[in-house]
Amino acid sequence: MKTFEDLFDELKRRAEERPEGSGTVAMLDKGVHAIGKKLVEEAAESWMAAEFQSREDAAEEISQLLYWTQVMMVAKGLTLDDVYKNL
Ligand SMILES: N=c1c2ncn([C@@H]3O[C@H](COP(=O)(O)OP(=O)(O)OP(=O)(O)O)[C@@H](O)[C@H]3O)c2ncn1[C@@H]1O[C@H](COP(=O)(O)O)[C@@H](O)[C@H]1O
Repeated sequence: MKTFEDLFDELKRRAEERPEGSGTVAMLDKGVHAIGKKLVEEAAESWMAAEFQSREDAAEEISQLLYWTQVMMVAKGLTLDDVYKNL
């Protein structure tokens, strides 16, 4: 099973290697404004799923929220330690 750290490593590699067809690369090229809109959208969907849908739906939406959080981190050049030191 993929962990938060595994996904972050994968997304950093996508940003470096820029493989054809990567949705992550396409969104990194669009920039922080576009990524921010997806981040907020998935936050709202996570909230709605948690309040009105199943546990499985909530877990899926939250996984997408984690993905978009990481895309934003990569876009800003933030490391996991940059974030973890604030926890
Ligand atoms: N974990 C994810 C992931 N979670 C969410 N998403 C994106 O977030 C979007 C959210 O889906 P929604 O259902 O909310 O939205 P949608 O209406 O279907 O899609 P949109 O029209 O809004 O884009 C998805 O369409 C994906 O583009 C993800 N995109 C990629 N990954 C993983 O990231 C890695 C790199 O992916 P690529 O860069 O695409 O190779 C791979 O391991 C992928 O599995």
